[in-house]
Amino acid sequence: MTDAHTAGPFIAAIDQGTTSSRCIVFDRDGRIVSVDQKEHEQIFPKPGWVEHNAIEIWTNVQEVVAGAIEKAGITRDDIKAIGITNQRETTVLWDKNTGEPVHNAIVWQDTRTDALCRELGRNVGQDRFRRETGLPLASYFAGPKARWLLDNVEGLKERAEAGDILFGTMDTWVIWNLTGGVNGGHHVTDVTNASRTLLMNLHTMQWDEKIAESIGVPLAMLPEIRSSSEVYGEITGGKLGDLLGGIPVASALGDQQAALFGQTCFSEGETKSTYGTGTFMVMNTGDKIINSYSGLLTTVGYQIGGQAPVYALEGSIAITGALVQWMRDQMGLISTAAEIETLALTVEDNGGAYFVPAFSGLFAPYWRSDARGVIAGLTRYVTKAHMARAVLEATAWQTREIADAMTKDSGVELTALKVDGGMTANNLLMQTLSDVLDAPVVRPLVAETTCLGAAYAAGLAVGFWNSTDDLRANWRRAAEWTPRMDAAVRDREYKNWLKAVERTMGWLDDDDS
Ligand SMILES: Nc1ncnc2c1ncn2[C@@H]1O[C@H](COP(=O)(O)OP(=O)(O)O)[C@@H](O)[C@H]1O
Ligand SMILES: O=P(O)(O)OC[C@H](O)CO
Repeated sequence: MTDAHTAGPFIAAIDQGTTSSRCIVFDRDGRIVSVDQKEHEQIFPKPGWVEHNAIEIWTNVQEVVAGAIEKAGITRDDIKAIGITNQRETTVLWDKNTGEPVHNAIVWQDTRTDALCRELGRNVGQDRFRRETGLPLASYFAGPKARWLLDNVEGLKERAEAGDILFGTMDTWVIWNLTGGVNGGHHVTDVTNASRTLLMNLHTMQWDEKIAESIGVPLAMLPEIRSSSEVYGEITGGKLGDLLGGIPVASALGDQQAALFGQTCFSEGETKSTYGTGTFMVMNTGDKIINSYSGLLTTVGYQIGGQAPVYALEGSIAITGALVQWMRDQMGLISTAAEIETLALTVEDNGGAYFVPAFSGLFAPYWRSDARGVIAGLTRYVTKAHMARAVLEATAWQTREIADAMTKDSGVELTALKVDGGMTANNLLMQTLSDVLDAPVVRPLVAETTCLGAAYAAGLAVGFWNSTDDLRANWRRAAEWTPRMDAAVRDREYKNWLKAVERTMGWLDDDDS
């Protein structure tokens, strides 16, 4: 409920994430007024495949928006704009005449396009994709997922060629539905989401015709690419039409870029790392497109209206919080995510065990789709508590590898890391992270920086906030962890971690699909 400290008006933000959709209402100081959240089903049809039901997601989005508005005790007139942030790369194709998805959405972690990517690499060459799109050719990205759907859903290619099928990442799907769906919904995406498709040229900020043709995705299916902070349309569609009709839909940012924005990393060199299902470290590189030689991605950080785009370097880790979920749901070793910390604290160390969760291959800095998960160093001494330690350490060491790559590519030493996301509730993990990075780790007061970034970008678009300086003034430190680990221990543990990583590689053969 609102109180004297949170007087309106407000901005709402939707975060359509990998595990859940949530809506948060913020006040002008960037404080949370209300939150509503709902998990959706994770569908695993085969090893390495991960799908979501896009209709379930749209239903949940409507419910959480209505829920957050109700919990805040406010009405349409109190909300000045709504922003969207989303899990990136997850791909849905739908019929523009019926609004029906043609298949479940293929999630970013899904590896079914490995073989297709290898084939594209042989035919077109890796370098061309890196040069034009900033990305390595990998199953992570959206373009090959769209091509897989066109090849595997009967009759789809013909329907796409006839102009009846629309492509979207989850920002596009949600905005199209929010702004009217089959009754004139806006088919748009923003530069940050488009930069994750392998289809957008980083230099022109437009779809690259030749690359789209080589991947086999018709341009007619693709949404219009817009900035991250502008009015795309108004809420008119679905159940929300009655509740919030007329509210401007005024931002879209991939969730990791939204977190960069929410952490107010507006200056070149500023870096944040978000700990959710996966972990994503992003550094603002200003107007520079830095080509990575160390396995990072070159991507778009954000673009505010007609201003020049701001670029970024990103280290993407596929599995961090998802490993905790796996320990809970698949292994049954804990009953809540938070229990991983309680269990880990019952022992002093990892007992010699190292867990490399290469469940979707290895992302940055390796980009090895042939890798699979490994637990190394097992002896009869190892207990489930040591495993819990190894699970948390896996997140910390994966971050360390990305931080090293970032320093190499940018020349900028990491002096402190701003963190956010669900896993930052884990104090042991945050201390371990500071220990392995040998740098302070800082968490802001509003840990929901992803939603906050989307709210900020929407608020800027409608004049709710005037400038990024207004936003910086809202950032407040809540907690900080400083390194305590002995350097010799750190070096030994890092060496062991790297040996374990080595053992994940080459598990899949070239002809494994
Ligand atoms: N106390 C905790 N310790 C470790 N991991 C946690 C904790 N709480 C949540 N998580 C993990 O964080 C993830 C959820 O974080 P969130 O930021 O909501 O993710 P996403 O945005 O990817 O859906 C889950 O994978 C969960 O396992
Ligand atoms: O939903 P999250 O927070 O796990 O983020 C997913 C990323 O956007 C994938 O690139």
